[in-house]
Amino acid sequence: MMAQSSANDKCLNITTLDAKDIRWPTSLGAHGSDAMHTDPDYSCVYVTIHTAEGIRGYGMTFTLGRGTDIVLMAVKAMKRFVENRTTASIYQNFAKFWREITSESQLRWIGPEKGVTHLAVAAIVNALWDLWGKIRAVPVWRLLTEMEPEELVSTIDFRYITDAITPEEVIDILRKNKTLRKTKTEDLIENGYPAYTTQVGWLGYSDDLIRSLCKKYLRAGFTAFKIKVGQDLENDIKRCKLVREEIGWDNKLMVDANQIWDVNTAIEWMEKLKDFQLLWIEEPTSPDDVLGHKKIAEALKKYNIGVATGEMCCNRVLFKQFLQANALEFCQIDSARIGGVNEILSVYLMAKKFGVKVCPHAGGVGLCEMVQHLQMWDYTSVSCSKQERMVEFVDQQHEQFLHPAVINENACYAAPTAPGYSTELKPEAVSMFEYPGGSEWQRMFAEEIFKNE
Ligand SMILES: C[C@H](O)[C@@H](O)CC(=O)C(=O)O
Ligand SMILES: [Mg+2]
Repeated sequence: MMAQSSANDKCLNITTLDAKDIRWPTSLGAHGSDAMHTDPDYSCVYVTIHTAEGIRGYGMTFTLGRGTDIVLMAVKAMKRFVENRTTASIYQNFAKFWREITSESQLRWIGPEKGVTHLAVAAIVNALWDLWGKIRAVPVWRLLTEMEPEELVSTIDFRYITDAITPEEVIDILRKNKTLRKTKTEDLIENGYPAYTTQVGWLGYSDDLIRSLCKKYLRAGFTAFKIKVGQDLENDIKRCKLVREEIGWDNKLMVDANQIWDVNTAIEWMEKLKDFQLLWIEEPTSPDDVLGHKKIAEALKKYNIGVATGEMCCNRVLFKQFLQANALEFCQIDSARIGGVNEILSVYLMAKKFGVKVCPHAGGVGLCEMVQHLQMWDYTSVSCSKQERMVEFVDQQHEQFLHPAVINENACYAAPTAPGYSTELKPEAVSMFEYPGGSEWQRMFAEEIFKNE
């Protein structure tokens, strides 16, 4: 395996950054629905970074319909950090670039490092990693794996986390694991990385649909399943029972409340579900409530139910607190929620230090495509383990991508081979689903399936 340094990279001239609002009408089939997001239209802000040399980087952040236009405005406000500069000026000190874009003296007032501005940073930064992978002609998981520890560290902004982990400690972790890289890489290429599915359990699905989807994913080799809970206790009991009838008791079952409960309600509700042998309760309460999660985790320990959270954890600082407080058992990073790959690397490394398993969130557009790369790097270079770890898989919009995530016959993510971050949409996906002008949206407005508001 040849390690390359950014000083040897081909240097491209970035010309423009273009961003689009793309939405799919998933609410029509209740796909993606949960206790809090009852009518999600899976959407994204889709960024293209153009270079004078013709190579493009694609990136995205995941949104739910309304509000995508607001994130789009934030991306447009940040274009100037990228346009008319060289790729070398970014990659040779990527952490410095990341700090610039997250710390802009006026924009940071409406963050900082959280919410709309951070989603916008994620879309741009993800596009830069796609471009970097293309420059080195490798998929991003290999780009990360093949980096020298010092170069990897140079992409991370350690501000606010040095009390938990330092660059020296990271270099130490990566150096120690270097001998494992080759065998772990070969294993990924041969076997892929384990997945679980939430596709059986969206809250708006009928009982019959849930049963038939359980059968479908069991046939496909899945052994771990997640369903949505939290709106109605009797209904949750009925659905857990139904899913257990279908998947049996040897397979894993997880539940996800998407933040609907207060802390004490979460404990009481989960006590009523304890007999279903649940591996985890996900997002039981506010994503910001570290001590609330800790209280829930302590109360549910005796039932062997772990607490999982992270898909809406706003940045590395909050992740740090969850880890320091021992408030979660499963850390669910999301590839488009915090500030893109650079910040997520720091979360993986802190999770390693605190001995917490990362099981990434991927319920959204493009999230499976992106996060597989990060978890594969974790396997080759950080935790170096698949033990009790798995990546979420939802069967949504993969056909819209040029290089979609692929699940193999063992229900594992196949290791991506195409250079980049698997983020490029097919041109027809853009022309059909750009909002509101795309041909599918125009048809749905004309047929009054949706209002153009
Ligand atoms: C709105 C999204 O579909 C959300 O429900 C996804 C999620 O929580 C998950 O996949 O986990
Ligand atoms: Mg979730």
